[in-house]
Amino acid sequence: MAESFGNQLRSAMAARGQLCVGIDPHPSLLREWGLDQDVVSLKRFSFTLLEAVADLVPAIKPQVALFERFGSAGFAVLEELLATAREAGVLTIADAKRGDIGSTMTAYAQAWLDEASPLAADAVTLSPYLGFESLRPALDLASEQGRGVFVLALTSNPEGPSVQHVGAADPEGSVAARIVRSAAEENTRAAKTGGGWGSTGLVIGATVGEALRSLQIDLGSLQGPILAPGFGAQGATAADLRAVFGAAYSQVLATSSRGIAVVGPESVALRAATQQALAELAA
Ligand SMILES: O=C(O)c1cc(=O)[nH]c(=O)n1[C@@H]1O[C@H](COP(=O)(O)O)[C@@H](O)[C@H]1O
Repeated sequence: MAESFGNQLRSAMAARGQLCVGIDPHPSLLREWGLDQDVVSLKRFSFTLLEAVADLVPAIKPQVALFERFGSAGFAVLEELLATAREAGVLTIADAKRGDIGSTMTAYAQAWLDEASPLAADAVTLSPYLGFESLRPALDLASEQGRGVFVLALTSNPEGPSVQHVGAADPEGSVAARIVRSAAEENTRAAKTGGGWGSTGLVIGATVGEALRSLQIDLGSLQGPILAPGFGAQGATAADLRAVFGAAYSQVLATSSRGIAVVGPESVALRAATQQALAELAA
């Protein structure tokens, strides 16, 4: 049986470090790279970034919306990018933030996690705000296929707490604490058969400050990866990540999109920015 996604990522992080490079072809970045606002430029941007960092980092994370805005032609670029990344030996996290009622969730799971799909990635980001169990089709398909998921728990945006902190005084804990617990239970089940890291990761922003402590969220039993956006362009530093995650820091995969891409389009500069971020996260 294929190695689980959790353990593939754990080995890749041990070998290469704790940075995921986000591939987010924003209109402003295309402009800064001297590119047009078209599909040829979308492809040039995405492949330049992939080729510059593929041998340096454990994972890349294309932001699906920024391909989707070009319709089917944008999706075709994303399909080719995912296939090329796979050939290059770097793990792929499709940042699609999917979440729907179970029957529809099955189709989203097939799109992003099924070997037969042209959009299959190694992992996909999911939103649990229709209820954690609504994600079941994706959790099960991921585990069957040696793939993974990252479930939004505490997001990096300022509006997140209005939903995720609700219930802090409740005996069952806040909304975010319940999501963390559900992910940990998923990984505990997986550990009984596989050992090591489970493939149900969490998304917890590098910008959440004291939230883990104030919401009494314990990451000790997660046994899985934590994707931490907010490093770089959103203002969080490597020191902030260490302060936010404490003992769980070794499970953290920081992700940076604009913070790396902004130095492009020259490969030398993209590689230098990536190596510097890796060094800061390892220091
Ligand atoms: O799931 C995500 O990746 C995500 C969750 C979150 O809480 N905050 C967040 O910024 N993200 C994504 O992470 C990336 C951050 O981009 P930069 O701020 O440019 O590094 C974007 O693609 C966001 O959609």
